[in-house]
Amino acid sequence: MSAASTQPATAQEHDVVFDNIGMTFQSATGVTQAVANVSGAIPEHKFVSVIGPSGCGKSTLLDMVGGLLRPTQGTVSIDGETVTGPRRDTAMVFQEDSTLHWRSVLDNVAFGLEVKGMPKAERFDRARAMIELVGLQQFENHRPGQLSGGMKQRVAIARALAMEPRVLLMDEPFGALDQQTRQFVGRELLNIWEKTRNRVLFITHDIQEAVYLSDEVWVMSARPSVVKEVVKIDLPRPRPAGTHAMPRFRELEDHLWELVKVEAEKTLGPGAQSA
Ligand SMILES: Nc1ncnc2c1ncn2[C@@H]1O[C@H](COP(=O)(O)OP(=O)(O)OP(=O)(O)O)[C@@H](O)[C@H]1O
Repeated sequence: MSAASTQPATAQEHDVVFDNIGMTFQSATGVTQAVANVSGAIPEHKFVSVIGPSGCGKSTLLDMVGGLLRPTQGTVSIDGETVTGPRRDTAMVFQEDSTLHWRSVLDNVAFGLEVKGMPKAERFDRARAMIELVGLQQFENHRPGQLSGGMKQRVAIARALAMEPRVLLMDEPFGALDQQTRQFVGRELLNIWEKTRNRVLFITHDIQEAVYLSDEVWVMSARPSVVKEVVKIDLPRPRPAGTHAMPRFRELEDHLWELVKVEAEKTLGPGAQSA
């Protein structure tokens, strides 16, 4: 596999840097070492996906970058600053519907800007631009209850992008969507990202999705997890819909399946299919 390297890129000042981080949870039910020793970096303008067996620590890794969890070992830094809590230049999108049901789409997308104290006219201008970017301009006065699951996720993405984050963290953002909607919103995310090019850390169980979207896919081992391999996705950009049919796409997908299968079998036993 010529495009694969075994470790993430060497850290630069403007990267998101993982310096030997680990996370051990202590709870009433015992001690769980979720993440062991992860080092590496998300370089500027790069889209990195993380895959690995269920329960290996993918969300834990993302929460440490988002400042929701403090590593019990090592540090995460963004642009040279250690992450000690949620940051204004970092936005998160989760699998669950996080829209505010009593607010219109416009008010949802403008919410973070309102909290930041941006004047009304300015925040609505920016929110409308983001709503257009995700193709919901006909729905800005609708409430989330009037939207489909895919549309609600597009609202969540627009809200995150409105903050102009330097780092976008996405934890299975399309996990609750049907396959067709998932592919549609994925393509849309890629179109938007081509314009913004912020650093993205994207957690997914879907290997095809990871290959299609990413510059690098990090494969995590079974718990306590380390980055087992970094696979560079050397497919040209932009990536039109037919990208999935390219022989190189299939090759990368097969390679990732093999890597994940070995780790899933350690967790679930032989024959495991879960990513
Ligand atoms: N707050 C917590 N307290 C104790 N253990 C936790 C806590 N959060 C996560 N864990 C444990 O840490 C491990 C990693 O969990 P995490 O949610 O990061 O995995 P994941 O790879 O994202 O899982 P999945 O793919 O199933 O969503 C699991 O064994 C989980 O039970």
